[in-house]
Amino acid sequence: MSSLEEPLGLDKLPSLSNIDRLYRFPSSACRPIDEDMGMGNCWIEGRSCSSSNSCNEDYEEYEQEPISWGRKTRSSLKRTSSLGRSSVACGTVNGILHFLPNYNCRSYCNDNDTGETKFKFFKDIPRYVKIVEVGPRDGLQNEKTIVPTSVKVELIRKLVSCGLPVVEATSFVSPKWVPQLADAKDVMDAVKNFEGVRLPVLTPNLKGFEAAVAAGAKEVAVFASASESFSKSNINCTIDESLSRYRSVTSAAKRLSIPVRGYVSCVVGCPVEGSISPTKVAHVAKELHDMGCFEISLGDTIGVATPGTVLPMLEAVMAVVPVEKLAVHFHDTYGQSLPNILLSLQMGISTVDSSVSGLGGCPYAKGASGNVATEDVVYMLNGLGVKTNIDMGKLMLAGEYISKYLGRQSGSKTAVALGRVTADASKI
Ligand SMILES: CC(C)(COP(=O)([O-])OP(=O)([O-])OC[C@H]1O[C@@H](n2cnc3c(N)ncnc32)[C@H](O)[C@@H]1OP(=O)([O-])[O-])[C@@H](O)C(=O)NCCC(=O)NCCSC(=O)C[C@@](C)(O)CC(=O)[O-]
Repeated sequence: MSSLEEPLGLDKLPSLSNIDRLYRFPSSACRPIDEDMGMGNCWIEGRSCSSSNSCNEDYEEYEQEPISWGRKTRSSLKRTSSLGRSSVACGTVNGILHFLPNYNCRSYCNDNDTGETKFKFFKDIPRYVKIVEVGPRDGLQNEKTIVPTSVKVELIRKLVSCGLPVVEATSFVSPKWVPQLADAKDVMDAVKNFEGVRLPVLTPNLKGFEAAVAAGAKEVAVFASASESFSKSNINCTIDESLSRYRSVTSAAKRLSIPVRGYVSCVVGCPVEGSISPTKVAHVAKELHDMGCFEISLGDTIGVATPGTVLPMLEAVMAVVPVEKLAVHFHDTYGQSLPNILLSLQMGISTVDSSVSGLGGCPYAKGASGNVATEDVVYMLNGLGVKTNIDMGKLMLAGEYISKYLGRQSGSKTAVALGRVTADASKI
């Protein structure tokens, strides 16, 4: 029986003192301190989280008494210094508070509780991760039935309200190639004055760039590929031709002080060519960086990457582009996105693309599933004590909104699980 299926006994809940309704927040990474440790005697201590899902810098130190790695072993932790509560509110879902235990972001794993082992696994993980939400663009571009402009605009509004710093709004591409985004101008018109958020749009050439700027876009993205075949099928030109087009775009953007993001697709595999060499990825990433792209997003377009293939690819790219300029963009075809993201964080990357409810797929990459779900990424980052400043409750509402509209269940495991928790809790 999973922790979600267990009855919500009050003995399992954190202090009820001044809270009307709350739910236990199941997590394999974050467990109440007197529960069984699903990860053996390894646990993660995170910064305490505020109600907006952000985390403060109050650390709690725990000392571990010797215990074995057995799943059923009851952990025996002594708090050595307490700066906070035993449980902390971590955002709302459907207006109801959810709680996470007050762990620290440091990894305290294994046998000896020394400084050396403390930071063994998570020491290089950034304290803050910028999430680039690509749902309204990458997420919707593959939908067969045209989504009304008003729904797209409302989705963007809801995503902005979550605290997402960047929401990719639409694409100024040929409507013959991607009919779903033919309303790019109208979407941009409606969202261009949203405050406190960056709303980049995709531009495949100068024509798209000019149309985007005329519609009020203040940031754009160009998209190249590390695979010749994919470049041909996606943008109808070779890699070199695309880079030359993008030089025109970046020059024009420079004159208008418009930041340009660069994508590299097929960084591990291509639907036609199979595996792609890290050298090719590094070459395209460097070209985009050299022409002035402020950030390079590395896209596993068909979702075939595993940590084993992400590692050499990132090593090759990091040798030619500074790591702080890199982002990762995983599709979840084989369910490998979260381990791939975790590895990328461990390698120093602090920008992650994702799509609410796991929407998405590229029209020119048949069989590829949606992007990793934003809810799942935020859940993992919360568990690691990494700041995102994203309100999980509002994010859930945005996901629910678009999933309901599309008439399908969310592609986010977190959203489904939290939805079930809410339903179960109504029985208390
Ligand atoms: C690049 C083109 C335009 C070349 O398309 P083309 O047919 O080779 O271009 P063309 O120059 O011959 O123009 C054909 C027609 O399109 C028009 N046109 C030309 N440019 C534009 C424009 N910007 N906006 C609107 N219309 C445009 C142009 O005016 C002309 O119109 P016509 O005279 O026939 O009436 C086309 O192939 C295209 O739009 N491709 C976009 C495909 C796309 O959006 N794919 C999904 C992107 S997702 C992705 O790449 C991966 C990513 C980023 O998500 C990361 C990852 O997961 O890896």
